[in-house]
Amino acid sequence: MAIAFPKAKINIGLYITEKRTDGYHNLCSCFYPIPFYDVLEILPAPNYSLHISGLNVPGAPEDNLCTKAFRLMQQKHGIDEVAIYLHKHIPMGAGLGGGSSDAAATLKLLNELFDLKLPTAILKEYAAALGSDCAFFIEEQAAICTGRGEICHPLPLSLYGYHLVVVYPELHISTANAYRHIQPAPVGYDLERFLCTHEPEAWGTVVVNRFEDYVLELYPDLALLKKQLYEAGACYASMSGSGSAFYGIFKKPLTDYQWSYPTWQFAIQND
Ligand SMILES: C[C@](O)(CO)[C@H](O)COP(=O)(O)OP(=O)(O)OC[C@H]1O[C@@H](n2ccc(N)nc2=O)[C@H](O)[C@@H]1O
Ligand SMILES: Nc1ncnc2c1ncn2[C@@H]1O[C@H](COP(=O)(O)OP(=O)(O)OP(=O)(O)O)[C@@H](O)[C@H]1O
Repeated sequence: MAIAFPKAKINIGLYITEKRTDGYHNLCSCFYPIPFYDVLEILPAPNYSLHISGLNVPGAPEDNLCTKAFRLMQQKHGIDEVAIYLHKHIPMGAGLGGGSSDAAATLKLLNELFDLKLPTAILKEYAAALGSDCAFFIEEQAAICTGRGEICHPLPLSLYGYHLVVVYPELHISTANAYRHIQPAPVGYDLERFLCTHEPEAWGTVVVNRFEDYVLELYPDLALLKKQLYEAGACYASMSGSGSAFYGIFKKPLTDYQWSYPTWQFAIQND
């Protein structure tokens, strides 16, 4: 039996710097893992099956990223069939990377279950083939990610002691559409250095998510959400990924605040 708790991520700053010839875009972003989890269990079984509980995941089982991760491992290493149990908790189309995290966790669990002893570098290579965000979730540590998002350099950034509020406005944003509407532009400053030398209170006017303008144009009411996070005392607030979730970083836990959308609060306790 193998069990894992795939984490979500937030993007702290997200810059789309170039359109590539392969249809993807180069980006530069700090990916930060957050204690918001799905649950994944994999058991040996006579036939492949995927069982999902919790949130409803759109798409056929064969299109699920857990299945794609399993098929990849089967093709590369001839592993036996398994039953995968996924309890879905991280909202989808939120920019929190839940599907990518499930895929990375599937690769890691299969590596363990079948004692394949694949090194991290190989797992990252497989993960990158499943999705641009997936490689980050192999190690789940704060990183500056570049390329398609699959080149991850660990970043000594810790939000230890802060409280994170994630608000999900229940709008599913298509990542591919969001990329199509972006005009690539250089970052213009050293994101890594800036984040490591400034407290979150100083990030507001400098560290931006370049998808925000596009999403706010589609859904102008979301501007209010960001404003509310600041009014509630956030040191820094932003959209994550291509949306639609927004997050706020707080010094103290938030109490007595009413949000019009599903909201989660996390104490950041370790890196
Ligand atoms: C917006 C972010 O969440 C930021 O962390 C990610 O870049 C999204 O990464 P992801 O969901 O793993 O994306 P993928 O599943 O690889 O790609 C979905 C679609 O988004 C577009 N895409 C994605 C990543 C990237 N660097 N450039 C792109 O243009 C492509 O049209 C692609 O077909
Ligand atoms: N295991 C999975 N969990 C969630 N979504 C999955 C999974 N496998 C495939 N998908 C598909 O991926 C879509 C995006 O889900 P995901 O949780 O990755 O959202 P996201 O974080 O907004 O994506 P992105 O990483 O593009 O920002 C879902 O709508 C679903 O159709």
